[in-house]
Order: sequence, then structure tokens, then C-alpha cells
Amino acid sequence: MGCNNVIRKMSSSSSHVDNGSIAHHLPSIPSVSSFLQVVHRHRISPWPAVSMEEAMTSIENSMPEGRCKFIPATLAKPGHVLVSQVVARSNVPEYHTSTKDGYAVIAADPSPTRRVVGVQVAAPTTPDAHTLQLGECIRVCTGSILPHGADAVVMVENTILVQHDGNEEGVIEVKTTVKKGQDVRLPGADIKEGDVLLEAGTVLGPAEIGILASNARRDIEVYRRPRVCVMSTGNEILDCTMDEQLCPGQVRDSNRPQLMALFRSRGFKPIDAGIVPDTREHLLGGLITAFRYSSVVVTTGGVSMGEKDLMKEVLEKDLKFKIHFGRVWMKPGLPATFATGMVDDLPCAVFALPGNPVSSFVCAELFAVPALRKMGGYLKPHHTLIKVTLANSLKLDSRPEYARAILREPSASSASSSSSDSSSTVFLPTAYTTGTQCSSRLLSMAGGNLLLRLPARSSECTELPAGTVIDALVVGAL
Ligand SMILES: Nc1nc2c(c(=O)[nH]1)N[C@H]1C(S)=C(S)[C@@H](COP(=O)(O)OP(=O)(O)OC[C@H]3O[C@@H](n4cnc5c(N)ncnc54)[C@H](O)[C@@H]3O)O[C@H]1N2
Ligand code: MOO
Repeated sequence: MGCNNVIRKMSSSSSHVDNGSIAHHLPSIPSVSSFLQVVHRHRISPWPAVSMEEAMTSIENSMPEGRCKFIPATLAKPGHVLVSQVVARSNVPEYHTSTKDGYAVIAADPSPTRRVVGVQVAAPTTPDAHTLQLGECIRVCTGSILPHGADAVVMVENTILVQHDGNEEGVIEVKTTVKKGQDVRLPGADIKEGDVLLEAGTVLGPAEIGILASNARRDIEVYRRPRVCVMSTGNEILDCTMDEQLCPGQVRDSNRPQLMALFRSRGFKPIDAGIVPDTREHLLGGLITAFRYSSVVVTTGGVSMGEKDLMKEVLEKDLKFKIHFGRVWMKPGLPATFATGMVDDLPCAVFALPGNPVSSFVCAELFAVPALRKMGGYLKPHHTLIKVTLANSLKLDSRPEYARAILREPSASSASSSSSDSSSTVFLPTAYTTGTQCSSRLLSMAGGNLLLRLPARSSECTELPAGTVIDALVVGAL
């Protein structure tokens, strides 16, 4: 796209949609001039800045329900959540089995040597009809079913081959004393029929998928991993794959790839809803198209006070969605917006996040990730909260702030301020903030695995000194 073209578009406040695929889906819209004229815009935001707690509660109460499906254990993915309890259908193992490669014997057998009268390998087999007698043994492998009459296994290392025909073992001598039950795994030793293997609400990981597979599961009911459309908005935004010189005012789209990666890394299915220009028609068309793919859409940009910040208008007036909050008293992310409504008779939700790259990322992490986790069946959808020690002093903002930080190795920190026992010393990990915490500075996210919960500034406290113990949300691998 040439620069002239972009500038023309940016200056055209009432340009109509010329893209057939989006225009195709548009419902009729009242005259855009009715509220796009800059003289009519709000001069003070009509949206009260709600507290973080209020924002989280309205999300929790208003998100669409998650959906469920049946899958075989082999299709279970890390992050799937079980809808119902899974009970063991059979014992594991089902039979007495050997836990060693060696010989199945009778423990109390006083014979000085034992004839090798058969072989029982670990393979699909019916246990040998022969019942072991005194003076006999049967060669077994790890996992072999124990032959009838045997009650112990002797490891091959603890035997001497006394007689053979050059091909097959004939007689062995056991060098050690043998205890009844040694190296024998009893039926149900690992899992008993009827045992609860996994509770409802279990988040599946590799171990849980293995457990399901070990019990021959073909009908696991799980929550669908939520899909989420990610859309960037803004006339100035250019797809990052467009390898061209930026025109004055153009900005490469970092929000969309970043949020897609965030959602993917959390086990959801992100769908690319593209870049949508700042017109009511484009925004509405983009949203309606996105809702064909997913009931949750995350947008960035266009939610503040600018003349091109039309997202809230479109959500409320065109889509007829309910805006639960249009501002949150937090930093970064003040204009973060959450709305729900019906599209094609299905409940849908929009997280309309600020365009500033750090703001959109922090808000997606704080609002969208827990909401999607809840849709995906998580019983505990919120981030883990830990206590950390500040490595450096931090100035407080008028808004409660979520500062990006990196957790480093624990250091001894006196807990006397928070404990009545002044002699106690606790080892708390130390948090290092990631440089200037400006909401446009993406580098403040790099390597960050914590969001520090800094309180709002007050007349008594304007700065937290180094060494202060504060709450932090874990948002990355530690
Ligand atoms: N008069 C006021 N102005 C602003 C207020 C306010 O309360 N009153 N709030 C400020 C705060 S806080 C934030 S945060 C921003 C959010 O504004 P918008 O959501 O309307 O975002 P935009 O104006 O569209 O963009 C802001 C900034 O981010 C860049 N951007 C946007 N999208 C992307 C993207 N996909 N990739 C990379 N960068 C992006 C955009 O170019 C702008 O520079 O509003 C303040 N203003
Ligand atoms: O809240 Mo904005 O995200 O401060 O820049």
C-alpha cells in the first residue's frame, strides 16, 4: 500500500467500505456523520473507571459458557479440562506380573537347583496351563504374567546357569534367599478397578493423558479449548509481514502477533481477525465476521477519547452489546472495555483493549486469559499469586499499577516487618522491574514473568523502597 493511499484513508472520516468481503456482511447502519463529527465527541469519558475487582467480577458473571465434547485419550491435549470424574475400568496390572527379568519360582522351594521348564515373555498370551512344581522355574521378563504356582521372581543376576544344551537353558541355581512375593506386582497394585483416576476439573497434562491411556479411554468428556479471535484496529496499523518502509505515522502491528502468541501459549486457539481500519462500518463488519469463528473476540485500539476511537460506539450502538465496563482504574489499561451480547442467537463477548502494546498485553493477560480459562473448564482460572521482594525502589502511580518484572533467585530477606517473630528470616524471591514502565514500550515485557501489584499512590506512600515485600502475579515460566 502506498503512503498516499494511507494518508487519504486516514483523513477520510466518512469513507465507506470498499472491501467486498466485509461489506457483504454489514447490516444497515445509520448515517455515520451523526456521531463521527469531532465536535460531538465526549470531552470527559462517560465511562466510570471501575476497580479491578469490579471488572473481574463482571467478566466472571457475564462470559459465555464453555462447551464440551467427547474425545479419545489419544486426542487429549495439555490444557484440556475434564468435565466429569474418570473411574478406573480395570486393575492395572490385571494379573500378577514380574517386575524383573529372571525366573518365576516357588519361594519356599528348598531344591538346590531348578529346572527351567518354560518361558513366559511379556506379550499377549494366555498364562501357561502348567502349574509350577518344586524344583522347577519358568523364565520370565519384566511385565510377564506370573505362571501358576509361582509366588516370587529371582533376577537373572542372582542365578547361575548350571546346565544347558548350547541353545536353551536347562538348570539354574539361585544364589540368594527368596522371599515370597519378591519382584511380583500384584493385580491392581498401581490402579484398582473403581478407583477415581482423575477428578472433574482436572487440567490434563502429559501425566494425566498417560493415566487415561493406561485405562483404555475412548470417551473422555472435556471442555473445548476456547477459540479467540484477535483483531488489531487502526488506520495507522500495518501488517508486520509487509516488508516495506513505514510512511510517516504508520505503525507496525505488534499487538496481534503478540496476543495470538499469548493465547496460544496458554492453550487456547487464537484466530487471526486481521487489521481493521477506524470506521464504524469496518469495525462492525470485522466484529461480525470474527464472531463467525469464535464467541470471544479480543480487539486492540480505538477505545480511548480520540476522534477515531469508535470501538465503544460500535459495540454499544451497532452491535447492541452491553458494555459492562469502559474504563478500569489500573495502569496500564485505563480504557480497557468489556462487552457482551448476542450474535446469531449465540452469546458473545468482546475484550476491547487499549492500542498501546503493553496495555493490550497486560489487559489480555489479566482479563482475557482467566476468562478463557474459565470457559475452558478451569476451576482456578486466576494467576498464581506469590510474595516477592522488590530489588529496587518504585514510584507509585495515581492508579494501581501492574509493573512487569523478572523473578530472580531467592535471597535472605528479613521478615520482621510482617512477622511478630523478629528473629525469623524468610527466603523470598527478588523481583527486578524491566526498565521504564511506559505503556508503549514493548521491551518492558521482554523476559518478564511477573506482574507486580503496586498499590495506588497515597499521601502517606508515594514510593516503595527496595526490599518491600509485595504481591506478584506469575505470568511466565519461573
Ligand atoms: N484524552 C485522552 N487520551 C488518552 C487517554 C485518556 O484517558 N484521555 N488514555 C490513554 C491511555 S491510558 C491509553 S492506554 C491509550 C489507549 O488508546 P486507544 O485504545 O484508543 O488506542 P489507539 O489510540 O488506537 O492506540 C494507542 C497507541 O498504540 C498504538 N497501537 C495501536 N494498535 C497497535 C498495534 N496493533 N500494534 C502496535 N501499536 C499499536 C497506536 O499507534 C498508538 O500509538 O489512550 C491514551 N490516550
Ligand atoms: O492505561 Mo494506558 O494503558 O496508561 O497507557
